[in-house]
Amino acid sequence: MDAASNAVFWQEKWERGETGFHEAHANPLLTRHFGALNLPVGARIFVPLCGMSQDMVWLAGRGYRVIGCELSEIAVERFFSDLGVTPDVVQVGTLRRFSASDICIFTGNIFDLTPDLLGPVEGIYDRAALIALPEDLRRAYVAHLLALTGPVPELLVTLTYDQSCLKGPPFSVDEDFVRAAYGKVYEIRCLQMRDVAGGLKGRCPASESVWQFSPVEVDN
Ligand SMILES: C[S@@+](CC[C@H](N)C(=O)[O-])C[C@H]1O[C@@H](n2cnc3c(N)ncnc32)[C@H](O)[C@@H]1O
Repeated sequence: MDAASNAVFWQEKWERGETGFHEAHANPLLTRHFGALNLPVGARIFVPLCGMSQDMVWLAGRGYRVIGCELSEIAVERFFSDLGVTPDVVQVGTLRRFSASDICIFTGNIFDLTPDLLGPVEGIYDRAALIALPEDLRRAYVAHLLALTGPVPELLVTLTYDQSCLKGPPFSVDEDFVRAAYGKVYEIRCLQMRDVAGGLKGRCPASESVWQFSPVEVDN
């Protein structure tokens, strides 16, 4: 699947309301492990491919400034409407920036987001972003993410299962991929692995892993 087909795929998912990945409450792996990143209150946290995730509300509630990026305007409008706030909306290049309180979401394709638009961030939280993308786009996403933020502390949630059992998304992303994609710039630690109760979509056994990325110290 190329970038254009991926964008159409996700836009149609939101139009049809096929959002089974959305969770009503903050993800327990986030709430249990985000503290491991040791980021100070007020730090700017990037949440790529954020959907209308309640994880952003949880992060903002802990005093972080949240910057999301999401393709679907339906998702972003619903996110702010559920919060009961009216965001300021500004056109920035091909993207639109929705912001209210300590949450700002760029609406549009993440590949159109630039380091200047995003600004400096001190941390990344990726749940169901890396695993939302097919392998070729996933590699491009990792390169783009690193170009956007540089190596900053990250919490990543992945899913592993037998890819022949289901077509995806979500795609299976294993430890080898994570280490090959990020291992040059990060020390990588698996904080927790757990079985997905009832299997993925009730059809095949799957496990979820939470990874802590710490920037590799560079000696001068
Ligand atoms: C599986 S959902 C996960 C959403 C959110 N992280 C969560 O935990 O609920 C993946 C999201 O990525 C968005 N997406 C896919 N490709 C994108 C792209 N190229 N740029 C921005 N968002 C994208 C989709 O619209 C969808 O909302």
